[in-house]
Amino acid sequence: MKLTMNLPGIPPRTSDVIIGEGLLQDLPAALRSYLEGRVAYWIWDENVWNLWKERIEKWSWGEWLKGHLILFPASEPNKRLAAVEELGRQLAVAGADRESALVAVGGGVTGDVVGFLASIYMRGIPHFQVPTTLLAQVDSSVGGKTGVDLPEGKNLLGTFHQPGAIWMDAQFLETLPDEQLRQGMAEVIKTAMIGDEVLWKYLESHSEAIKKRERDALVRVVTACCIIKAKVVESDERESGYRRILNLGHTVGHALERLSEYRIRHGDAVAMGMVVAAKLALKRGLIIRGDLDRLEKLCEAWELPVRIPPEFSPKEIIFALKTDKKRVGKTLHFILPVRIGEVMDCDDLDMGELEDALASLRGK
Ligand SMILES: NC(=O)c1ccc[n+]([C@@H]2O[C@H](COP(=O)([O-])OP(=O)(O)OC[C@H]3O[C@@H](n4cnc5c(N)ncnc54)[C@H](O)[C@@H]3O)[C@@H](O)[C@H]2O)c1
Ligand SMILES: O=C(O)C(=O)C[C@@H](O)[C@H](O)[C@H](O)COP(=O)(O)O
Ligand SMILES: [Zn+2]
Repeated sequence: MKLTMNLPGIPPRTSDVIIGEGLLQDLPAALRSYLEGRVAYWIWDENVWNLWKERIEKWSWGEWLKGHLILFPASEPNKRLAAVEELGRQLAVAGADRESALVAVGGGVTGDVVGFLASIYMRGIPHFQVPTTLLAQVDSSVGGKTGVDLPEGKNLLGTFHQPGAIWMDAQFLETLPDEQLRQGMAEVIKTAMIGDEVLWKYLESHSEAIKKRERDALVRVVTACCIIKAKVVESDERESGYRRILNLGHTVGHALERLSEYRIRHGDAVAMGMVVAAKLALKRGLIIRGDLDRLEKLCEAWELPVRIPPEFSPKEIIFALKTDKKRVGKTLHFILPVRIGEVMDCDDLDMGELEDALASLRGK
């Protein structure tokens, strides 16, 4: 299926999201219609390349990749400005110019880094995304947020730069380790919590099908998440307000990632952050106990953590919120769940309230 995201601007822009299985074989041909004569430089996550190169060779992609393939060792610790510089230098040596375009093939780290590079290389060239993790298919490849981390905070350097098109092929998820499928499920659960109760119920009854990587189940989940994300991004591309809902669980989540020097993975951090948000909502009487229980149960079904590691104190976590991008002056916008399928932007959270919620969820 193809979803077209309509974005404002003069002239207005679009970003196509193409979802299915078996799209890969014909990807170069599909890309051609978007390139408008540009030369594509492919930046592949090195792990993905090693797992998929034989198949790619069989599909005769050779001509497309010759002299235009760059491998990137993707990992959260490498989501740094130094990686952007290194890739930029490789592009320059390979001869990429203003008439070039980048194609990012990999997970969220590759997508964020390559998207960022595309937005600044020779002051900006187009880019396309081919997400290969569940997390990247349901979330990071859509919406145009790009960037890298700093020791002081997550994604603190970045741009908005929309990909011209995004191809999601469920085939890629065949080689994805279980650990990474789990990480993606945290963003799936987040997306269902912010806007899709039907998806939530599906997740409650189809964990096994998703774990077995049944193609129908994967495509169903990826499509539902992309529909929600596309709607939110269309209405507030640059996060002046409404888009903040996509940050459910990320306020505390990003703080934990930063405090752990990025050893805690993004999905795990978001799961803990969502439980903290739900606990705060419960204390305020916004959500019923049953919905918090359902959130914990669904996270646990995916072995996602629902308690804060004891080595991080509530005070430290609160201190780490200083660099949250949803802070405007003294106001911190904190997304709270109201019920399964609905969240609200709370701008009057008291740090004492947060400290209590963090303390009550601190693991032993
Ligand atoms: N831009 C956004 O809107 C947005 C949204 C959500 C998350 N993110 C970012 O995404 C990042 C996390 O992304 P991620 O979880 O995809 O991590 P990742 O890109 O590091 O990929 C995880 C691991 O899976 C491997 N991998 C990728 N595809 C594979 C495949 N098909 N088969 C086997 N192995 C494969 C990678 O090599 C890596 O080791 C974080 O930095 C997060 O901040 C960005
Ligand atoms: O697309 C968005 O908007 C999101 O918030 C999606 C998040 O899942 C993602 O982790 C994003 O990178 C967080 O953005 P940030 O602006 O809080 O760094
Ligand atoms: Zn996220």
